[in-house]
Amino acid sequence: MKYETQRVALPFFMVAMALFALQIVFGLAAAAAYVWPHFMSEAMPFNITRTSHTNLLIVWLLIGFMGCTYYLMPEEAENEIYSPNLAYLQLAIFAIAGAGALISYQFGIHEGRHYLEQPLWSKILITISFLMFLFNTSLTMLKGRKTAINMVLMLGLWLAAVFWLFAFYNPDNLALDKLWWWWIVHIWVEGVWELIMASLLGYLLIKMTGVDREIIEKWLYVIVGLALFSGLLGTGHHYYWIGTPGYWQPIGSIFSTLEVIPFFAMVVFAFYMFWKGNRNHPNKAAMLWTMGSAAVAFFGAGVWGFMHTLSWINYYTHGTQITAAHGHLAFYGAYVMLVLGVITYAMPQLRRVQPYNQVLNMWAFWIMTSAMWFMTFTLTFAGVVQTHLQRVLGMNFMQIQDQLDLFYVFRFGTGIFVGLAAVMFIYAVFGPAREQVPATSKPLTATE
Ligand code: HEM
Ligand code: HEM
Ligand SMILES: [Fe+2]
Repeated sequence: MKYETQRVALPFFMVAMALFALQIVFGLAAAAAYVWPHFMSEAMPFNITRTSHTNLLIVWLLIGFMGCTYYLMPEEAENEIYSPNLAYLQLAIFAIAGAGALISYQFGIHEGRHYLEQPLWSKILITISFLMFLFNTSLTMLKGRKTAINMVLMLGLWLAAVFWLFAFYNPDNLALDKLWWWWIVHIWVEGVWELIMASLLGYLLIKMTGVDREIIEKWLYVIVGLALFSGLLGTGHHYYWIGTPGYWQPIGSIFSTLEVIPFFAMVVFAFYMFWKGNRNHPNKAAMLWTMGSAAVAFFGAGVWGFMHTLSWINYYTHGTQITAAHGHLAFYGAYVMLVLGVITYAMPQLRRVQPYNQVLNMWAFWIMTSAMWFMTFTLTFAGVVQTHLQRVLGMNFMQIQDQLDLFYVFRFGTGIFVGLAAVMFIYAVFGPAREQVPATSKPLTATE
């Protein structure tokens, strides 16, 4: 660790991991309700567990992104964080807003519109905290060195904040409500968050492969261009059936198909740099998460996204378990794995030790990733059966659910393995540092 204020990232990583664990607990509760329909139906109905699960996901990923930003910004900008105290205050406000929303949900208080259920006061606190974060990190960058990595990262974060503002606009007309709703839900994950993903990926690759910054930067600009070009009009793939004009069908189909390209470019980028660079970095676990993220994001977002993105296919699959399969693998690959990768990379340096507990960390990688894949296959099969029975044969939704029982049991089972792997991961990074890399490995230096 070269800069003292990189340490600001630590509490962000800790809070993020605590909320990640909680997200999985709620996921398991929601999955249990699919297997035993009366599971906690009085104490905590399905809509509440589901809302808590998806909200926690977004909140911990955002806190994770903030931690990643505070960690890399001093190194990239060659400048200490403008105000560490502002960072801690901002984290506290964000955590209070998130926890407050979570508690409200348990009492049935929410604003509807999934992902944006937070009560108004919570949305306002989230906005204030995020602006404090942007102020703090932007100033650090502006007073220091500007690189492609930190500029693309800040652009992604600023745009995320801009699009978040649409959360405050809630028209009564349902079609209009949905139209703007997707400007947050879609444009975040398939547009501006991709900039965050690409820059974090670029940062990890520069640090761990030793490939020249110029080469990484060129790739970064291409990926950013492709993501914004395809992602904005790609929103059209959510406009097929909500009462918007018919031209959205070709626009949505074409541009969302193009959305596969930046994800493909990112996986090629990662593997190309991996082969080109030296493969001796001692933090093998961080390298594994990095490559894994690029690969799984390509499958989850690119392949599983493309599967149902053309309007004449989506006509049948819309809102089925196929969507849930895609949602899980895409979020996991693109964002969860990458944040876990940065944490794995950063923690030994934050704790000033050599990379440690790598075997356990890599076991967590394999178990969690296999389980998420298995869950994706399970939900995909469930979705295919559901699409056929419901959309082709015209059977009733509830009748079909009984036929999907086996898939739901499997999904619950895979969820337990994801939970187990999460515990292993958290223990590996925050627990006692046992095993060290062999003495023959290259020692870590400050810039790594
Ligand atoms: C990391 C990137 C991505 C993430 C995290 C993601 C996540 C999601 C999630 C959570 C949903 C469900 C939204 C809801 O109804 O509540 C969804 C829907 C959808 N996604 Fe993605 N996605 C990503 C990229 C893509 C890409 C690249 C494509 C196309 C190639 C795509 C195609 C779709 C389609 C067509 C739907 C609507 C499904 C339906 O009609 O039910 N996604 N995505
Ligand atoms: C890190 C891993 C996970 C991520 C990124 C994740 C993400 C998501 C997302 C994006 C949705 C909304 C899907 C949609 O709107 O189509 C969702 C819903 C859900 N998740 Fe997860 N999840 C994860 C882990 C789990 C686990 C371990 C379980 C438990 C088995 C689980 C069970 C569920 C259930 C039951 C739903 C509701 C699906 C529905 O409404 O039909 N998730 N999750
Ligand atoms: Fe989308």
